[in-house]
Amino acid sequence: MNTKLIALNNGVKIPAVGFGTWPLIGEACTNAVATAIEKGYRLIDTAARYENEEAVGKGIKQSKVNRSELFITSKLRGAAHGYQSTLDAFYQTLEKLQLDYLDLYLIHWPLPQKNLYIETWKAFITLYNKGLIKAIGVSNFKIAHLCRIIDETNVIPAVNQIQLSPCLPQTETRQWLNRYNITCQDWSPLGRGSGLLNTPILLKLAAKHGKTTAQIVLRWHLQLGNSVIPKSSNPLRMLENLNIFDFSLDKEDMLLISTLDKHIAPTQDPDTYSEE
Ligand SMILES: NC(=O)C1=CN([C@@H]2O[C@H](COP(=O)(O)OP(=O)(O)OC[C@H]3O[C@@H](n4cnc5c(N)ncnc54)[C@H](OP(=O)(O)O)[C@@H]3O)[C@@H](O)[C@H]2O)C=CC1
Ligand SMILES: O=C1CO[C@H](CO)[C@@H](O)[C@@H]1O
Repeated sequence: MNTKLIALNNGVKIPAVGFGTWPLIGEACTNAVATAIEKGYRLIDTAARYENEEAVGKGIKQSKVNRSELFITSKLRGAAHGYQSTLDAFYQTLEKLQLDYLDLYLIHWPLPQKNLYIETWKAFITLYNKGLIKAIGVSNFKIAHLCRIIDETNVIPAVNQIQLSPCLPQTETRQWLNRYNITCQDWSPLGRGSGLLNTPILLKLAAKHGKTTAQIVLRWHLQLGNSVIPKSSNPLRMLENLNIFDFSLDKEDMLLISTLDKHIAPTQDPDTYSEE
């Protein structure tokens, strides 16, 4: 069902739809991850900051699916920015997840006030060159932050994971990422349970395609060329969110959805947000 893969700029393939694990913790997280893999998810998104890497690791083991078939992403927390501290944090992440490599490792937030994201990125490059990470990327990076790491290290991130939904389509950033062949991966793709899914335009499109509004929204993300990581604790909704490969939105549908743009800024401003 979840057949689509997107080629990253280093050739590594990432599933277009993945499973988000925030704010799941403990046994509920382990069970959700095992269930998601059983339902067909192959990409699991976690982060050191979520305090659930151990639980995610247990869910992966519980699933019995081969490691080579899975795509595991984690993220470096703010408190670990810096060259050596990044290396240390990465090995802790591997240990917690009970893995010997990651498919994707992201700098969770740029934290420009710390001014350490270049050093941090250099540590990412070291780990990548050692073969411990298949692809390296960033999250919540603005164009200016991306320009700096590219100028100073000459290494282009494979992914930028950012808040993106029809209300917040991030058009300028998205177009810039496309130019650099950086895959845009969308967090809170469903608007995190906000009123988005009850919007009349989406209800109309859902009726037209015989799909749910969540499926319409996720399909919109895919047709932008992006990867998505919806979270659900509900096995039926897990399946629903994967079941988006048997229909497509036409030009008019896409145009209608573009009218949902609220011209708002992301919930947290990456220039000032300081999540440790
Ligand atoms: N890099 C970053 O800084 C960030 C990354 N993330 C990542 O992105 C993932 C997804 O983002 P998140 O903020 O959770 O937001 P989502 O847009 O994925 O929304 C999740 C919410 O939507 C509900 N939901 C899921 N599927 C459906 C459906 N088909 N119909 C109706 N409701 C649905 C869920 O409820 P229920 O569980 O009951 O189904 C939950 O309340 C996170 O889990 C995390 O991995 C998130 C925030 C920041
Ligand atoms: O990944 C994350 C999960 O959601 C949190 C609340 O929006 C974010 O702050 C965090 O970056």
